[in-house]
Amino acid sequence: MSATLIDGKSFAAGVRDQVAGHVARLKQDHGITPGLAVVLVGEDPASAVYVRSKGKQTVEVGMNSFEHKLPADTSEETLLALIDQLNTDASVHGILVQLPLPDHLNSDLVINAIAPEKDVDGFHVSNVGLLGTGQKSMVPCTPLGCLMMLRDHLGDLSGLNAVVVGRSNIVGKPMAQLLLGDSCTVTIAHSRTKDIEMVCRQADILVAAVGRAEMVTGAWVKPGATVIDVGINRIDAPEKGAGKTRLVGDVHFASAAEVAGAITPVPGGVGPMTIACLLANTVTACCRAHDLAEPEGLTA
Ligand SMILES: NC(=O)C1=CN([C@@H]2O[C@H](COP(=O)(O)OP(=O)(O)OC[C@H]3O[C@@H](n4cnc5c(N)ncnc54)[C@H](OP(=O)(O)O)[C@@H]3O)[C@@H](O)[C@H]2O)C=CC1
Ligand SMILES: Nc1nc(=O)c2c([nH]1)NC[C@@H]1CN(c3ccc(C(=O)N[C@@H](CCC(=O)O)C(=O)O)cc3)C=[N+]21
Repeated sequence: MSATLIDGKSFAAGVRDQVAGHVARLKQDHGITPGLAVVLVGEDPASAVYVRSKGKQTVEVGMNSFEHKLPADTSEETLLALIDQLNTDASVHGILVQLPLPDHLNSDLVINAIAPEKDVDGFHVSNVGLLGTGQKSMVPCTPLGCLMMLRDHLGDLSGLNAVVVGRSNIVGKPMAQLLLGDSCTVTIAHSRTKDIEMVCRQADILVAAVGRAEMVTGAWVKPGATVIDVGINRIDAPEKGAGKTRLVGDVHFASAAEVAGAITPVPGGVGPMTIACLLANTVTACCRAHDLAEPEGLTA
C-alpha cells in the first residue's frame, strides 16, 4: 500500500473532544445542556446498533440523549405527533429520525415535519435549499465529515476535480454541493453514467457512495487521488469461520490504496465522522437556538 491512510476514527475523536469542550462551556457559562433526540421505528438490527452508538457518544460528550423506540407498525399520525412534541420541547436541540423508515411511512413527509433548526441530519427541504444556495443551514453529517477530512488532508480544495459516485439525497447530492461550495469542479456519477471508470479516473477527489461492496477498484483511481469511501457493506467472510461476516466499503481497498495518494478505510473512516458531526450539529443547533456564538470549525 502506498496511499496515506486517513484515520476517521482518530479524527472523529478529535471532533468529539471539541464538542465536549463546547458542551462544558454551555453548561458552565449559560446553564444549558444540549439535547439530541433519536427516533427509531422498527427493529432493523443495523439501525439499532447505530442508534445505540449515537446515544452512547451523545452522553460521553456531556449532552442529553433522548431515545424514542417505536414499533414497526407505528402509524404516521403517531410518529408526526412525537415529532411535534420534540419540536416544541426546549430541552431538545436536535432531532434525528433514523432512516430507512418502514414502507408504510412517507419519509419526505416525516423529515419535513421536523423543525428545520432542529434538523441535525440536514435532510429537511429548507436545509437542502439553504445549502444549495450557499446560506447558513444544517449540513448533512456524512458529507460534512467527508469535507472535514478532505480539507484537513488537502487544505484548499479549489479547482480540484471531484467525482461523487452516487446521487442520493442523504449522501451524494449534499456531498456534491459541499465540494462545489469549496470551488471544486464537481461531477456526479450514478447508475446511468457512461464509462464510469473513465469518469472516476479524472478525479483528484473521488467519493464513493453507491452501496455496492468494493465496486471502485484501483483501475478507477487517478494516481495520487484522495479517495473517500462512504460505503458500509456487510459481506460474508468464510475465512473468519462459517457464518461470519465483515464490513467493507464501496471501494476495493487493497487495489485502490496502491494507486491513491490517500484513502479512508472501512471501518474506521467516514462512519465515525458521521456520528461526530451529528454531535457537532447538535451543539451548533443549541447555540443558534440560544443566540450564542457558534463553535468554529464544526460547520461547513
Ligand atoms: N458511513 C456513513 O456514515 C454512511 C454510509 N452510508 C453508506 O453509503 C452507501 C450509499 O448510501 P446511500 O447514498 O444512502 O445509497 P442509495 O442506495 O440511496 O444511493 C446509491 C447511489 O449509488 C448509485 N449506484 C448504485 N449502483 C451503481 C452502479 N453500479 N454504478 C454507479 N452508481 C450506482 C445509485 O444510482 P441511481 O440513482 O442511478 O440509482 C444511487 O444514486 C451505502 O453503502 C450506505 O450504507 C450511508 C449513509 C451514511
Ligand atoms: N437519519 C439518518 N441519519 C444518518 O446519518 C443515518 C441514517 N439515518 N441511517 C443509516 C445511515 C448509516 N449511518 C452510519 C453511521 C455510522 C456508521 C459507523 O460508525 N460505522 C463504523 C462501523 C460500525 C459497525 O461496526 O457496524 C465504521 O465505519 O467504522 C455507519 C453508518 C448513518 N446513517
